[in-house]
Amino acid sequence: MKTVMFIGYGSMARKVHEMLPKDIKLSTILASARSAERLKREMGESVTIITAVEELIKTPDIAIEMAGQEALKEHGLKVLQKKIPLGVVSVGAFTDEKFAVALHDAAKTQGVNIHLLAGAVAGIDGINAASLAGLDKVIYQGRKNPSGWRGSYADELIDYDSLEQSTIFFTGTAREAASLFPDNSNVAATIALAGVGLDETQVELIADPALTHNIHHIVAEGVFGKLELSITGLPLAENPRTSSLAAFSALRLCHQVNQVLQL
Ligand SMILES: NC(=O)C1=CN([C@@H]2O[C@H](COP(=O)(O)OP(=O)(O)OC[C@H]3O[C@@H](n4cnc5c(N)ncnc54)[C@H](OP(=O)(O)O)[C@@H]3O)[C@@H](O)[C@H]2O)C=CC1
Ligand SMILES: O=C([O-])CC(=O)C(=O)O
Repeated sequence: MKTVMFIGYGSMARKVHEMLPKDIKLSTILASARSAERLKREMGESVTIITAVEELIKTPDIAIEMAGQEALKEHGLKVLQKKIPLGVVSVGAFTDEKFAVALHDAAKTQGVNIHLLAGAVAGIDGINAASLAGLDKVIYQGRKNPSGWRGSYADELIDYDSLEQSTIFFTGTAREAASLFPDNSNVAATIALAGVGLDETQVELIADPALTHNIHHIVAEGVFGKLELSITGLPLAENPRTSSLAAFSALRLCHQVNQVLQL
């Protein structure tokens, strides 16, 4: 039986756990210190709860970060140094160049891969293939109900009480978006890393009170032609910021651990 360690056990990780394939076991949760005791009571003997990589006794086959950019910075390097392949959803942490280089170098030295998950969007494969021939521009638009932006830097940019129609509250680069909105715009960084980079990818963030879904719209143009893709993603019931597809992309990595045929 192959084993997985989750870094973080919030809305996304709980959904992935619920849907894990039968041949993969959640062996360990690397939790925050504030949640560790509660999770120990909830999980009993079935899952080991730790708060630092150094506490690991049995090495899992893979680790998947679903805990946020700061948590990835706290634990990512140590996971790789234990030769554990690492799946990442908080891709916006790669806006920190020093961290990105350190993570990359640790993975290379240890001979393990970092899997940057597509998360809430699709088309990352096509954008990445197209970038090899040359991309002229990539634009990402993230559109959510105000509840999907609340609690973020958007609170300083949006007057939620008077918001009656779709409003663009941020225009900038993917680097700016993914670092200013660390819990809401990781996909901007993922699209950027696949395509024209963090400083060339244009981003627009929009709050729309009429929306019940998170809409991700990507336009990419280059030597290959043009890609235009829109996803109307249902947010997780427990967290309106997070699209359910993001959880399913982590679930996909769990399936891939035992798959010979890699799509
Ligand atoms: N690429 C993509 O498409 C997407 C990426 N994301 C990323 O995924 C992250 C998780 O999303 P979601 O599950 O919805 O968020 P939640 O807030 O529901 O869950 C986050 C979990 O991580 C835990 N955590 C926080 N800090 C640490 C730490 N230092 N070490 C270990 N665990 C920690 C939290 O614990 P506690 O409750 O104790 O704080 C909580 O259990 C987001 O923060 C975002 O960065 C999200 C959506 C889409
Ligand atoms: O789940 C989403 O809609 C996107 C998201 O929060 C992120 O990229 O961090």
